[in-house]
Amino acid sequence: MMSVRSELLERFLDAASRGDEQTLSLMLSQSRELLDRRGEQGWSALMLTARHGHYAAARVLLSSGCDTSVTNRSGQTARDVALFWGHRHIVRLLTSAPGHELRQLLPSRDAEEPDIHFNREILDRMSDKRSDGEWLAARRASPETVFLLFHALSPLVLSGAEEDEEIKLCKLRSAAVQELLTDSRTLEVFLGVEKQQEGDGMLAWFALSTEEDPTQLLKDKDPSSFFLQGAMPGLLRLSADDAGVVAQARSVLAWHSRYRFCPTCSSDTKVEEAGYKRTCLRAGCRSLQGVHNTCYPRVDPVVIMLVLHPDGKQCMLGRKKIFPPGMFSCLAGFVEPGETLEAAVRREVQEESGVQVGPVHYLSCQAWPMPSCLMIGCHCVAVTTDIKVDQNEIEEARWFTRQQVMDALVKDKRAVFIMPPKQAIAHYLLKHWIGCNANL
Ligand SMILES: NC(=O)c1ccc[n+]([C@@H]2O[C@H](COP(=O)([O-])OP(=O)(O)OC[C@H]3O[C@@H](n4cnc5c(N)ncnc54)[C@H](O)[C@@H]3O)[C@@H](O)[C@H]2O)c1
Ligand SMILES: [Mg+2]
Ligand SMILES: [Mg+2]
Ligand SMILES: [Mg+2]
Ligand SMILES: [Zn+2]
Repeated sequence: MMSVRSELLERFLDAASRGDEQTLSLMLSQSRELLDRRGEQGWSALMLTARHGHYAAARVLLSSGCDTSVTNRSGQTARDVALFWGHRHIVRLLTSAPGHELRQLLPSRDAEEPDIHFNREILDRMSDKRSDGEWLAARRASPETVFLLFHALSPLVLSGAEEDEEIKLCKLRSAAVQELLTDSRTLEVFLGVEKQQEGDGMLAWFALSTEEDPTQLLKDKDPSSFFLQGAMPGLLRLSADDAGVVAQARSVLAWHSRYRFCPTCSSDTKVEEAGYKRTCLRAGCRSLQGVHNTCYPRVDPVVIMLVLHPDGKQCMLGRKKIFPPGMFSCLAGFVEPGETLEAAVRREVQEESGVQVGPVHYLSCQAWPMPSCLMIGCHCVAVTTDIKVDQNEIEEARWFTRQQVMDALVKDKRAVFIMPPKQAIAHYLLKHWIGCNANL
């Protein structure tokens, strides 16, 4: 038996083959995700209109923002199909299709991966060593090894930084943390070894955390050290090197604090693989058979997108109630199960602003350890422009001109809004669209 979903798709594709534009429009208004989906034969609706030369039906699909670059199993686009079957009017339509033009509004990617806050990796994670007890014990005992302390997911840092200065992590050595290391309440995560090293030794880093204040078990506590209060804005003030390490450690520790018991059967668990696995202690638990993702730290994918106006001169930004006054940023949302990144971008923009999105283009991503998001940064082009915000998630959303974004970037006195902080990928998406150089 066919599922309701694939039956719906087959009906949609059938309407495309017959050139039935009314049915296409009606079905799209109910379920937009049919637009670019391919049927069992690997053909999308647009390809079928191209195959049979249905001009009006092809236009209905294009005006809904359909993706003209989708290919069938032979690698042909709808335009290729139209060319092959000699439907010249469809070839012309597809060559000048809005999808084609809209796509050109999308800025291309930088040749190099951008060095966004939290993304820098100064450690080689050496995941193969996580189950090597002897090797780990030797690293733990080495006097040079670096230990970072966490309490309630906040790192121990050194005071003294002025308002606009970088905050530094407090890096403890083996001798200082002996008591913590032997205390059974201490949670330990092996983070990796330094990539850039002088000499031939291996400089390992660990994160340690306890429920009670772990500094009580420190030998010679540095009186000027303290635990950072709250994630924001403190974590944004760390140096780029430290921020990358904290992104890793904080996400893993947050997972431990939220997944203490087995998610499958609620029994107790034990920590394994140097902090990268929790194994259920109940013999016979289903999670012990095969590989279960419930046993490993999780990452939540979130799409974050700068929506470009089809005129190419404006972009849409929104603000949540919790934002500082005047700040507007890119829309964002969690990817849902069984969803592609493109579909998540289209759905979230539609939900939050009522705007329909056509082409989507991935630019780059950012680790966002609050507690363990992976921000997937995209540009996309709107095919409708009327904004109707979902008051639950967004307080306001507006189109801003390039000039307005430029004024906000350089904090000009004419600026009509405040940019998201430069450490956020939202800032990078905006800056990349403007095409600014790195000095701004
Ligand atoms: N780095 C940046 O520039 C930047 C910018 C914006 C947002 N963010 C991050 O992205 C995250 C997601 O954005 P959003 O809040 O707009 O998402 P969203 O639009 O999907 O709305 C959030 C709601 O989704 C639901 N939800 C679905 N799956 C969830 C999950 N796995 N975890 C938590 N809630 C889930 C909850 O009801 C939640 O209230 C934010 O929490 C924020 O930390 C980062
Ligand atoms: Mg949302
Ligand atoms: Mg959102
Ligand atoms: Mg959502
Ligand atoms: Zn279990």
